[in-house]
Amino acid sequence: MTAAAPPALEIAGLSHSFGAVRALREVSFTVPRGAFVALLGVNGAGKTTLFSLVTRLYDSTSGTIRVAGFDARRQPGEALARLGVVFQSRALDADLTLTQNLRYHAALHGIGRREAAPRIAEVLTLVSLTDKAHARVATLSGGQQRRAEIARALLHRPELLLLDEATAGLDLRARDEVRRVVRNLIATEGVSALWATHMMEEIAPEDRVVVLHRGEVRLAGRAAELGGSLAQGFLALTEETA
Ligand SMILES: Nc1ncnc2c1ncn2[C@@H]1O[C@H](COP(=O)(O)OP(=O)(O)OP(=O)(O)O)[C@@H](O)[C@H]1O
Repeated sequence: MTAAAPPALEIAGLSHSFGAVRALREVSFTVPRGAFVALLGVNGAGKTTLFSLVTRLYDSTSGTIRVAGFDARRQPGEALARLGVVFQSRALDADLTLTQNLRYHAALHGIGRREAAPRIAEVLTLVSLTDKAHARVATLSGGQQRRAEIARALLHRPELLLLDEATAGLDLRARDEVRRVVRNLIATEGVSALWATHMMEEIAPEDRVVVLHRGEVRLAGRAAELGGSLAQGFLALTEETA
């Protein structure tokens, strides 16, 4: 019998400080394979810092991060190859077409020209943007641009998607489209997602939730099981910050 596959992401005892500011304190949680985990926190909770540690932009003060079983510090190449990242800042060039952008990013991942064309077609289908393949990114709507960023993040077939406030600044319909695309990827492609948000309404009952506040995990579990304590607890934390 083979051992069970490791989780998509395992964070244990993770701490990080910026000088005197303790941005994360002993944070531990897991993103199981094929799961959608919402990382819920008000501004300054530590979400972006956590993502920066997972992507190796910063090195943690203490603790461990494993992506699909690979230690982010000791095996960074293996760990990063399994990550797809959609940060708040845009990675696509607005003056180029979607296909030109995706070709460029495929090349950055070492995906050859012959392999790139069918993979670009595949990721565009996954985010429902096939009809925009040759449109300049600047001409796409906000929601389409966000889905285009997700397509870029999927090119190298990551096992885990990190999404930092992926729906920020979008209207309700565009937000729903982005969420639908990510939830669909989990259902059909077996991708896992860590979805950072400060919006309680982005969480579905079947989601797992990790509530981060002032650098600490305050509450974790399935939204349906946490029920009222999640809504009340998060409201109290929001008021504490205000
Ligand atoms: N480069 C930095 N230098 C100093 N302090 C920082 C730096 N980056 C973040 N911090 C501090 O660390 C804490 C966590 O910030 P972080 O940006 O990770 O939170 P966040 O949950 O992502 O919030 P937001 O949604 O506003 O981005 C905050 O107190 C913030 O002021």
